[in-house]
Amino acid sequence: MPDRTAVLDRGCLVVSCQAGPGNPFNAPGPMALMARAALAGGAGAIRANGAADVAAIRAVTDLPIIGLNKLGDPAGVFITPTYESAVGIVEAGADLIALDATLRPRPDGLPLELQIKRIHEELGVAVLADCDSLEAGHAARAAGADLVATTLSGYTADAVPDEPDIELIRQLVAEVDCPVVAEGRIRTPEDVRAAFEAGAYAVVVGTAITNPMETTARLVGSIPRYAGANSPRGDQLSAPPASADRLLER
Ligand SMILES: CC(=O)N[C@H](C=O)[C@@H](O)[C@H](O)[C@H](O)COP(=O)(O)O
Repeated sequence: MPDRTAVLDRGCLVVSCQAGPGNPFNAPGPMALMARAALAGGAGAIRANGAADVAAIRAVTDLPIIGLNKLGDPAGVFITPTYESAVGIVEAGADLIALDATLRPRPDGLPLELQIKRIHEELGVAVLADCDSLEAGHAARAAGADLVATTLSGYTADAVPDEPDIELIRQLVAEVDCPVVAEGRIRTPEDVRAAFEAGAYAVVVGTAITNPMETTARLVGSIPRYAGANSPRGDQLSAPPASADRLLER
């Protein structure tokens, strides 16, 4: 199996520049500005969603872009769920493709292995498998993934935890023979250090850097009169949090 992982530097911070519906930054221009700010701050790569955002970010940097395409039902497999959904992302300039590698049923009913094989052979880029468990990490590697990530840990169960899943990073590093990328709810320098100490090859941070709406909501939520009014789901927020609405009304 050829080593395609060299495209991403070991030990780098990857900044995820994504804004979902309802987020005022949901447009390619603002995402390219976010990427420029992240790169000026020392990010080694960018993670971005959709061909338009990837193209806008490609226009401002030569550094690696991990591209993905969120499509379909957010409650199911929706990060680059099919081979076809990856094509435009690579054409837009992505160097790697991130895709959902959970063990849930895939929307096209085709095996993950086939999707990865086609991305390798027809698009010529590496695949980062977004996993939610050790079992999914093993399966993704067996299916040909070049790197595995903890991206979806906590998002396939009922309640999303508050902390990053450092234990899953440790387990994947111990058992899966490819680079392990730490991703999901990493917010502080301590989190970043813990992820690298657990053996992460690279660390991805999104919400804490590129989602001012979430950061605001989190801080507003710490004010006793607004406590409990927010849903800390980062760029998954489909509308401004209740507390932000209330602040706007004032
Ligand atoms: C679960 C899911 O859909 N994760 C997405 C994957 O692309 C993004 O919404 C996250 O922002 C990204 O993984 C970075 O994580 P965090 O924003 O927690 O730093």
